[in-house]
Amino acid sequence: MDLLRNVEEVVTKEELLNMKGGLAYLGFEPLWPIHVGWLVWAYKLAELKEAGFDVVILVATWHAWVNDKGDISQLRAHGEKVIAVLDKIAKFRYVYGDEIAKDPRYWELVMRIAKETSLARIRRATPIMGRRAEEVELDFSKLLYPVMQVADIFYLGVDVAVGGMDQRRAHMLARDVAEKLGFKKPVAIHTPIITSLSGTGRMEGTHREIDEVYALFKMSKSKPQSAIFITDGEEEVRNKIWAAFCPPREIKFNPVFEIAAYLLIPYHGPLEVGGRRYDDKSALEKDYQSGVVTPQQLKEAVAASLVALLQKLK
Ligand SMILES: Nc1ncnc2c1ncn2[C@@H]1O[C@H](COP(=O)(O)OP(=O)(O)OP(=O)(O)O)[C@@H](O)[C@H]1O
Ligand SMILES: N[C@@H](Cc1ccc(O)cc1)C(=O)O
Repeated sequence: MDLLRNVEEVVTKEELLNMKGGLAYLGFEPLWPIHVGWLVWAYKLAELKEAGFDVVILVATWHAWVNDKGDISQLRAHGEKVIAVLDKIAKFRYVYGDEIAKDPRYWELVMRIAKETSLARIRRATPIMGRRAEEVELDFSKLLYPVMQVADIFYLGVDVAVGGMDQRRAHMLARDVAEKLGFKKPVAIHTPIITSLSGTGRMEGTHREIDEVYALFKMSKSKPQSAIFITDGEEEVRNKIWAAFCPPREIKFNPVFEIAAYLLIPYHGPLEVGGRRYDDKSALEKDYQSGVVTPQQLKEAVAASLVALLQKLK
C-alpha cells in the first residue's frame, strides 16, 4: 500500500515510512450533506486502515458549535448521516467532540497548549476553520478553536494527523507544541483540495499563503453552488459538471480535472476519457495540458464516473 500516493504533503515522509502502525485521526465538523471533496480524505483513511493503522474519526460537534454551525444535538444528528456514508468506505472508529470535552484533562491540555502559543500564531491558524482572521475578532471562542484542535491530537494520542491542505496550520502547531511539552509529535498527512466548481475568480492582489487560498476557494458546503453533494442525483451531477469552471489545457485550480485526478482515478479508476483509459493522473495531466483531451470530453467522463461512484455510496 503506497501511503504517499495522492497526498499533497506529508510532514515528514521519513517519519511516516518508519512507522509500524499507530493511531491515525481526522476530525470533521458534522454538517449534512457533505460534498465529494470529503471523499478524498475518506479513501486515504481507508488506505491507512488497510495498512494496519487504527483509524479514529473525531466528529467535532464542539468545534462546529463554536464555528456557528448549529447546536450540539443537531450536529450529532448530522454526524450520524456522515458516518452512514463513511461506513460504506470502511469501518472506522468514531469519537464525539462533546464527549471528550466533558473530561477536565482535555481543558488542562487546552490551557497548556495555549500557554505555549502566541496570539499571532492562533490568528494565522483560522483557515483551519474556514475563516479569515478578521472574522474571528468579535467572538473570542473562535480563537480557542485551533487550540482545541491541537488538544484533540494530544488527548487522543494521535500518531498521524490527517486532513486536507487547509488543515495544515493545526498540525504544524501540534508538532511545535509537542516538542515544547514533551508530547508525541504527530506526523501530518495533507490530502489535496478540490477547488470550487466556479473556480477561484481573479486572485490578483491577494498575496495569500497557500492554505488560505485553499480555504477561500475550495469546494465548500457553505457555498452550495461550489459543490457536488453526496446526495445529488444523476441529473444534478451532470448539470453541475457541465456548468463547472474547466479552462482548456489548464489543470491548476480546475475542479473538473481535480475530481478526476484526486478522486476518480485513484479510488474509482480507471477513468475512460474520449476513448482512452487513464489509471494514472500524470497521463491525464499531460493529455489535458497538450489539448489531446478537451474540457468537453473531460466533463463527460467525470460526470459519468462520479454518478457511478455516488451510486455506490447511497
Ligand atoms: N474541497 C475540498 N476538497 C478536499 N478536501 C476538503 C474540501 N473541503 C474540505 N475538505 C476537507 O474535509 C475536512 C472537513 O472540512 P470542512 O468541514 O471545512 O469542509 P466543508 O464541507 O467545505 O465545510 P465548510 O463549508 O463549513 O468549510 C477537512 O479535512 C478538509 O480539509
Ligand atoms: N477544522 C476541521 C474540523 C476539525 C475539528 C477538530 C479536529 O480535532 C480536527 C478537525 C474542519 O474545519 O473541517
